[in-house]
Amino acid sequence: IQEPNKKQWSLQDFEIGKPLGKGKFGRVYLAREAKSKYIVALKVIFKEQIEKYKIQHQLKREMEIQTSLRHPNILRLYGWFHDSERIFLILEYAHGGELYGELRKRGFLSENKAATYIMSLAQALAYCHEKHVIHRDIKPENLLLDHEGRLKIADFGWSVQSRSKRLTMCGTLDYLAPEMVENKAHDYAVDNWTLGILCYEFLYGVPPFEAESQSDTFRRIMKVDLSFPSTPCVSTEAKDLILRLLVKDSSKRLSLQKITEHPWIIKNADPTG
Ligand SMILES: O=C(O)Cn1ncc2ncnc(NCCc3cnc(NC(=O)Nc4cccc(Cl)c4)s3)c21
Repeated sequence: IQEPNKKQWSLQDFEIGKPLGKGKFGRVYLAREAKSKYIVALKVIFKEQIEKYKIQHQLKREMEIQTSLRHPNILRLYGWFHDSERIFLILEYAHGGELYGELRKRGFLSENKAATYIMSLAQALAYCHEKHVIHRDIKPENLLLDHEGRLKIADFGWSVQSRSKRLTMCGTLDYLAPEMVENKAHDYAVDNWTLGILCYEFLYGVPPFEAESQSDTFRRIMKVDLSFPSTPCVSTEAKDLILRLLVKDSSKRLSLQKITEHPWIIKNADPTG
């Protein structure tokens, strides 16, 4: 059933622009709503792909979760519609594209940018956790930038809406916390671990446990085999924050609140995010 004021969108309501990228299960296009001229990103997902991989429930959950989330650092999902063979997600357009692109282009980020992104992520994740949502797939590809360079977490395709311990595996290995790699029940603290991984990757240009093979990465994560290269030169405070997040015992990781109060964040992050 449709809520009374819910507009039923269709492809005819949009003028399709350039392709923005091809994500999983489909492509994303720049689009404009014909009447309001409002610019959006339109993600096209093929139904036969969703059926083939049996992820209808995941997509449904994403839509439920995303429509209830409102935060400056979370990419909006305005709505969706479908035709005979495709599902369309009407998304906020992130003009700056993937943060990944900026990281690859520059090699590594300044402490000011890294701290600003980590602060924005901590605030967005604290908001998600208040709503009992664990994203579980925070990685540079899922982080977008708006026209002001503000970070937007996207793609809640892997998120879960519950306090219950989750056992399903998801995401690439580099960003998985030990308890996820061990396929043990995990909770909110997985996102805190991932912030430590991202903070390291923003400052050094590579994730901390990168290795030739998946099994080597697995081993390095389980051992928390962490070392800091001598270049680029990174402040002691930044290393302190990383060391307080990449802790195997999930209960001992720095809380999201404490991250926003860490000296390195206070000193280096732009307050406007
Ligand atoms: O297009 C790019 O590569 C980058 N780009 N550049 C600018 C830009 N502005 C907005 N969005 C972009 N990309 C889409 C980001 C997403 C948000 N939410 C998603 N959700 C999803 O894919 N869910 C989903 C799909 C298939 C199956 C299942 Cl289970 C879940 S994808 C943008």
